[in-house]
Amino acid sequence: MNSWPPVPTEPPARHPDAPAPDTELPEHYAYCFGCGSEVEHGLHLRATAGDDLTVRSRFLVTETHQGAPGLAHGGLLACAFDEALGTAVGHLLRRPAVTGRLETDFVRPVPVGTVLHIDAHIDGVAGRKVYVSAEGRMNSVVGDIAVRARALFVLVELKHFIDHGRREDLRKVAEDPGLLGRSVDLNP
Ligand SMILES: CCCCC/C=C\C/C=C\C/C=C\C/C=C\CCCC(=O)SCCNC(=O)CCNC(=O)[C@H](O)C(C)(C)COP(=O)(O)OP(=O)(O)OC[C@H]1O[C@@H](n2cnc3c(N)ncnc32)[C@H](O)[C@@H]1OP(=O)(O)O
Repeated sequence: MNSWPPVPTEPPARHPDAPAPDTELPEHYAYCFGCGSEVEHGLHLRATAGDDLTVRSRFLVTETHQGAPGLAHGGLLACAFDEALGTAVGHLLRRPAVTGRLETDFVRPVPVGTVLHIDAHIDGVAGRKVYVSAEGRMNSVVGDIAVRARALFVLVELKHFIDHGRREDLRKVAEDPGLLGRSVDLNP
């Protein structure tokens, strides 16, 4: 494995208004495939703030998440890690960010019916670049590791979403701001 983070970084600082450890975190967008309650066959990932720079997430692998008979699709598992890692950045740093790079190591097959417990950790910050990593364990926080992931998130302005988002979806959010979780400083 290459060294991680791959560039010199500063120690990240947990935002003073970050949710306290053990706080259950809200979905960040009702139509998010990773966490949104409005997506019938989404991952419905739930997350809890951990100590310091960590967030604990979990999701149930269902039959709509299969790649091979009875086994989770690797791309969906990568999606769960994207969500879990992004949740750590969004809630602990309270800044909007997008995934620039995501790498995954699939260590064990994950059967349908498994609850995957994903522990994410913010490892370092270099300017707008935030390096995060996570491991996913099967059926318990001390279960066998099934997947490991590392990612680079890039901090962006809210303008990023306004410039690139589809108009009709942005309009829906403007009409019903409750579709977005209150996890980021809108005017940092
Ligand atoms: C209506 C408002 C809505 C607001 C919602 C707000 C917040 C949400 C709330 C809470 C969050 C909670 C939970 C979130 C949970 C899940 C999140 C899922 C996240 C995603 O699923 S998100 C979708 C997939 N994601 C994309 O859709 C990104 C597409 N992409 C781009 O939009 C640009 O590509 C961008 C912005 C990444 C960079 O563009 P840019 O022009 O701003 O900056 P630039 O290119 O200079 O990169 C800056 C430095 O990052 C380095 N860098 C960049 N990319 C790299 C790579 N791949 N490998 C290595 N290094 C890389 C450069 O090398 C440079 O490094 P250096 O500074 O050292 O030169």
